Amino acid sequence: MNEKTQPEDAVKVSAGQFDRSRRSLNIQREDIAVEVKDLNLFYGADQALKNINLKIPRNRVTAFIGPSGCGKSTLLRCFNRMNDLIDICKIDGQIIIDGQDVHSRDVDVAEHRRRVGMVFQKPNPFPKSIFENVAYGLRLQGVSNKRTLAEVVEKALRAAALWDEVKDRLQDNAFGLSGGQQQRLVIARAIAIEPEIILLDEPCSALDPISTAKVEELMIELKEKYTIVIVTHNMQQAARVSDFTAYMYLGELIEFDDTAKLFTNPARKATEDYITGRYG
Ligand SMILES: Nc1ncnc2c1ncn2[C@@H]1O[C@H](COP(=O)(O)OP(=O)(O)OP(=O)(O)O)[C@@H](O)[C@H]1O
Repeated sequence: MNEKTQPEDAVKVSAGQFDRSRRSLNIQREDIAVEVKDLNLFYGADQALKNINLKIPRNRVTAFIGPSGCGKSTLLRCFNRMNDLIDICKIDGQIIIDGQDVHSRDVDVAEHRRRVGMVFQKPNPFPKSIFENVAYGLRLQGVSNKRTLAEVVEKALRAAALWDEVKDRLQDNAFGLSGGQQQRLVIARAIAIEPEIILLDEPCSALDPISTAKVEELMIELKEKYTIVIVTHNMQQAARVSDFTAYMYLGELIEFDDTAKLFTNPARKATEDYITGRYG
């Protein structure tokens, strides 16, 4: 385990609890999609993220888990600079994507958000047709060629496993879709502008079990092309879909490891207590 991802003072447990075998996360530099270095984040006087160091592997699903308020969404939002919208939010440290700190002055935020797409808890389609929802980002980029738009919309809807359900109703309003379909539509909208990274903030919490299963399946398919980072309250979901899991508590990264290892043989007592339900 990289020392930086495992601050030894993160949780107060006795030394003996660290004796279990740890497996090193040996990620090659070119396989890192996001590198978080010494990240501290404050909302006014309250510190929400404390010295986070983390390397998110490319083309994998990484899950952030931990109790409510531990900072999962805050960390996720840093990756596409959504916290910029919060006046009292102050950040120090670095988040490096493609060799560049995302908070550097040179970063074009709109272009950065194209590369790092985000899907929220509640599906948020625009009050437009299914087609126009998916074409939206391309139109913003100035694409108006009908054939190009049609091709990209179909490709994105297929990638989001929604095409067969909507191909005969592309001009219908997106609000007529079910919640699960809307969430896949929003994912198609994100995919249409070819991001590198897709951030999902509790994407299934408003969905029924069948829709949840479809979105989970989709995540596993999408990692072929994209790096996926998901915040979830649902530990079974993290175990089902993610390759790597980060356990956070009170703004600290307690443990980061491959998912099978973290769920079966966590290095930290605090992680074990949380995943076995002994927390709190
Ligand atoms: N806009 C904000 N202004 C002030 N404080 C905030 C803001 N957003 C989050 N916080 C605080 O930051 C801390 C981390 O919140 P965050 O939403 O990141 O946690 P979380 O782990 O995602 O929680 P949950 O699982 O409940 O969504 C909490 O104490 C929260 O109250």
